[in-house]
Amino acid sequence: MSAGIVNALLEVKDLQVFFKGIKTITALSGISFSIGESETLALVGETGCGKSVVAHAIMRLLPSESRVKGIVKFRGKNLLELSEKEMIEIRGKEIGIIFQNPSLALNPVYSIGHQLAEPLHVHRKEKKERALSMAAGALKNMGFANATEYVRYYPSWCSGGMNQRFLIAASTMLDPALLIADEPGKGLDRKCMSELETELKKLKVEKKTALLLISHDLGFVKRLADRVAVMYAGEIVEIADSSSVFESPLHPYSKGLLNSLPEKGFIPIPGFSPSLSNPPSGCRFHPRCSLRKMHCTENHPDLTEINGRAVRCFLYH
Ligand SMILES: Nc1ncnc2c1ncn2[C@@H]1O[C@H](COP(=O)(O)OP(=O)(O)OP(=O)(O)O)[C@@H](O)[C@H]1O
Repeated sequence: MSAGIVNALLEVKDLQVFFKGIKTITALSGISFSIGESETLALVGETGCGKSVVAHAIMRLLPSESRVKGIVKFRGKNLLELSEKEMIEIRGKEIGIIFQNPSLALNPVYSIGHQLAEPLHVHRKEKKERALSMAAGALKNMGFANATEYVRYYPSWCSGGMNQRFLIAASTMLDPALLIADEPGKGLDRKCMSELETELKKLKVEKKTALLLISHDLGFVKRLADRVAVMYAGEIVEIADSSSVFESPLHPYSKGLLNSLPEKGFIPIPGFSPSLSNPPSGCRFHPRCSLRKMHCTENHPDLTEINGRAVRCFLYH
């Protein structure tokens, strides 16, 4: 089954997120997927489709004006039912997160070494000096030749690429079983992207870290992901092995997304993503779909299993 796997490390079932305001925004309308140990699942889709909300909902980092429904099971525990104290234990220790912007995620007033050593000191009760030397060791493992120097650096002394790698080191100091990386390559140049890719691959092979990868860079996703979930307007419209999605996408939206790749000629999908406070009736993609039938304008398709993958489109029902 593509949407779910046996013995999943993380199992997300029917996740719904609403933001209250003048109009209620239904950011997620029933997202389900699972991730196995050392597996990389990528979430892809146009801006505003809800990828970051998935990451924040899993980590329970959404603002208080949001309402979350569904199940987020990690190692058998529903994270949505845990106390904040239990969640603090899970964050960083068992699930690491890399946010979009390293300069905001790293604290400018603490040295890199301090920020890497802190989780070891707090969660593993390591003495400060030992935690610092372990931090230097982690940087050395990441290929920083003069790691003992870097632990004394402050984020503002370093490039965006270096800070992003420090952030990965910080979020993996406690060897989390799952890493959530939300646009980890945003703003990085090609060299830094390639270093980031190497780092994430190393974590998978050497530490068996599972990865929930959120990225607009489909080339990056293709090289890293085992499975890919394509999101549109708060829903998963297709989920399958990476090679199936990239080589034979089924959903018209997945096809459109891949056609916007440079090697496919940058063909944009016509129209715009719908508002999540008032999505179209029927299939949410129908106003932009060249294959739509009358049926698609009135009925909402389910995510249907087909040959070991799942797709939300009447063409395959
Ligand atoms: N705190 C919030 N209050 C109200 N609406 C929100 C909030 N956070 C997110 N949203 C809405 O939820 C929807 C999904 O946002 P999200 O950031 O998850 O999109 P995304 O797919 O990650 O986009 P991008 O690729 O640009 O990061 C958007 O319509 C956004 O406006």
